[in-house]
Amino acid sequence: MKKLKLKENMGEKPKTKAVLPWMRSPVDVSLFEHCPLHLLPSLDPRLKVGLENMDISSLYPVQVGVWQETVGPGAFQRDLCIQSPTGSGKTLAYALPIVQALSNRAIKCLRALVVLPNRDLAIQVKEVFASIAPAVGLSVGLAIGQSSIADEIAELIKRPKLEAGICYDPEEFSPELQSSVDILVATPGRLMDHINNTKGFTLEHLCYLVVDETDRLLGEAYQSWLPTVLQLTHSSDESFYPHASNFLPFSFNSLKTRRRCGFERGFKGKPSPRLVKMVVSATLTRDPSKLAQLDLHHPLFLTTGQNRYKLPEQLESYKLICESKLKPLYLVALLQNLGGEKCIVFTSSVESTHRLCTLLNFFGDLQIKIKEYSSLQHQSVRSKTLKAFREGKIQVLVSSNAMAHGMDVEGVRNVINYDLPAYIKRFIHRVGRTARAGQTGSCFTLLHKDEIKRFKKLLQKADIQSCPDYAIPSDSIESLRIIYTSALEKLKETVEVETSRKRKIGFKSSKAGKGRETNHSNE
Ligand SMILES: Nc1ncnc2c1ncn2[C@@H]1O[C@H](COP(=O)(O)OP(=O)(O)OP(=O)(O)O)[C@@H](O)[C@H]1O
Repeated sequence: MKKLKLKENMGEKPKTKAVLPWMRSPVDVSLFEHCPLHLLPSLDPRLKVGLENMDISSLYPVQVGVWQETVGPGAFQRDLCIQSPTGSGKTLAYALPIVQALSNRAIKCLRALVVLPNRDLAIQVKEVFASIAPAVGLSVGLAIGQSSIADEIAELIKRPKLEAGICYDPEEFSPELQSSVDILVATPGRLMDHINNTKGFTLEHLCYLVVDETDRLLGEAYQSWLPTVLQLTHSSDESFYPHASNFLPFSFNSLKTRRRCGFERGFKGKPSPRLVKMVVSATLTRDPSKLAQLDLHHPLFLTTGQNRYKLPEQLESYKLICESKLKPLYLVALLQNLGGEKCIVFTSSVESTHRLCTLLNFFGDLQIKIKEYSSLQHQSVRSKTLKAFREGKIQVLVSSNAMAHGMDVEGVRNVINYDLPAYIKRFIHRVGRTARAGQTGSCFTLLHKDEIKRFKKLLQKADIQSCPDYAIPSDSIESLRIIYTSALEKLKETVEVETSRKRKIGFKSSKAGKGRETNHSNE
């Protein structure tokens, strides 16, 4: 195999010491060059055409690095932990090798599972697979609870056609159910629904497991989806995983999807190949106990550069210092300066997202379409808002953390931290919604002067020593004061109406004996 060209700056020692031994000697993917498709070793010509149809003419460094360890000489022999900055192309980095590896499969069954923490992210990743997989005859499914479970099952499981006119005795004849998909992109909750309840849904042939946005997925148990998946894909030799039964859901014993010992996935008589795992994040956890949950096999750490936290190269960061009570005015003045460019405004909670968005919409003649996006909203509302934002019908999205991780929206030129994020990880994910795929972008953080020190410390963690001030002329602020006063009044009235409506609903539902499920998350 032709050796891919490396950049010059090799040999520096990592700045932060990783606890786990395998994390101390990573592959630095920033040392790889972009690789034009015609030079990429072993690329299936059908996939080359598929990529070109997506306007992709070369692979990004992280994609080249992963290719080396999968289709290239690494040959999927080790599990991969992939950390590279937001917008650097991690999705295609794992999707392309998986699709290529499955391109010669003879029998259709579920071979690759990609798990993501929420529906919008899963839809986004499914689209990436769906744009390359059909070129080599593979089908991709989605299990996210967007449609009814019956519709989802119909998409995922194929029932053989029975001959008309023949009466089948259900006691004697149980038709062989088959997977309709080779690759499944799922959220943990719906995945568990299928594992526990869907006839014919099996992980026994699974070859690839991708855990994307790993930190988020490992941070919450999500019905023990991970130990369940690992158990179902292990050989039935209990000595591999002696304590599994301690954390598996009680329904597990009734499952029929346990891998049969001595059977290769779909092919009798061969030893079971190992399940390959790929673990992906822009800010991968270093916590050994969290990573241990993944039960990794000789993990190989692929990362970018020396620093654990890295911002996109083309990102410009500014700070905007103002009095707390004048923050909305500064935000409006900033949005006016940005002239209707696509922008995401991040707040610290779902409640402040709602309040801020409502307030901004009371600034009558801004000529900017502004909407909120948060987990307080119904999924269908969120998806509609996201679609309109992607299409440019909405210019500004006010969001809590729901938009911060993984979302890829073309043309987002600016990110505004209306509230200072508490952690560097959150900062990295938020600002990473812009300056993606080599594009330029700006981020602005609104700060009260008491927050400056904390902000500096936060940036130092990502090796950023300075962040210039962004100045808003005082007359721009003054000219907004009158409309701000009236917008505040309208906001107060709206909040009162909403609070009394909520109280009434709460009263009715508690009378009916079913309290509404409230969402206390800060998403
Ligand atoms: N080789 C490529 N050539 C051109 N564009 C690409 C290439 N690879 C990926 N992209 C584009 O780059 C953008 C970012 O990719 P992706 O969403 O995979 O980034 P990411 O690293 O997963 O980011 P995050 O950490 O925020 O999830 C997408 O719009 C994608 O279409």
